[in-house]
Amino acid sequence: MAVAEQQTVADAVPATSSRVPTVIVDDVHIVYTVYGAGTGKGSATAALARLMSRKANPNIRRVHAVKGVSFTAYRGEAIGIIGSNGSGKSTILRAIAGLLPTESGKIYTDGQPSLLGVNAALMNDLTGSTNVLLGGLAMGMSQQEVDERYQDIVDFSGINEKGDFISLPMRTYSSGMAARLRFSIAAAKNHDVLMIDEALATGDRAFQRRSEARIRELRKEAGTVFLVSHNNASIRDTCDRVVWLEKGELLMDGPTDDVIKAYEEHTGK
Ligand SMILES: Nc1ncnc2c1ncn2[C@@H]1O[C@H](COP(=O)(O)OP(=O)(O)OP(=O)(O)O)[C@@H](O)[C@H]1O
Repeated sequence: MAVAEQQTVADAVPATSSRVPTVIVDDVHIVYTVYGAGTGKGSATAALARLMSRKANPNIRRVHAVKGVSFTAYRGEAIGIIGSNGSGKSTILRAIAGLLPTESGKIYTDGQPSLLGVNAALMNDLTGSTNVLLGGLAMGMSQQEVDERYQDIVDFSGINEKGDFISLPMRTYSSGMAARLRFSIAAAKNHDVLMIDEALATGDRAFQRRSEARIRELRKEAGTVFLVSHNNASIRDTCDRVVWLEKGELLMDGPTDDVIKAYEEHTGK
């Protein structure tokens, strides 16, 4: 696997263009290498013999998750990424965030894209309050900025609507509450490129509405937002453009209504 190719947009585009590109994905292939993919049976001697042999190891499998995908995202766009399970949506976002290397092809980004996933790293044993502070600092906010926005973050998350939960350890939160707090922390900052992976699916309808409104604000503040979701209504409400991936390939890239319509015809919904 090649070393991650993370370059700035300025490397790829002359500064004279009128629309400002924030992410360029150029013919990207991503391959996962899975170790221990075999049956796990056999003696230690047999395992050693396999290690010493020059033959391809049957316990190592390669999963070609993204196959030659290209697109350019511009400032002010909110782009939905759709596709059936396992089509490569999360993989391409992780690569844009610089968390996964490309096998071939290049990704150019403007600044450091922030990936907000359902699994974004907060510390389960620490309280919600401490996680707000740590999450804010991890995103590059100063302690003063976090203090100033603390109440807004907690209010936005709705964590305290049913009692003082923010002072309890995160392990006591339901998965929906934890996802809401993660989204609220990430959305408190203005990002050049914010990528949201399924965060909206976990909140209740009132929280989804607040999140959709915040995504629209983030776009106005000149950033680019990517939203991975299986919820076509959320994508319709927030995105003006949609990229449709299927089996790792880009099937369609265009205005939201056109792509969602084709997708719904394809999935029979
Ligand atoms: N860590 C990993 N190791 C090996 N293969 C992986 C890994 N993560 C994902 N894959 C494989 O890569 C392919 C794309 O997975 P990915 O998670 O990007 O899909 P997705 O479109 O986000 O799916 P979903 O809608 O179910 O979240 C799948 O075939 C999956 O099995």
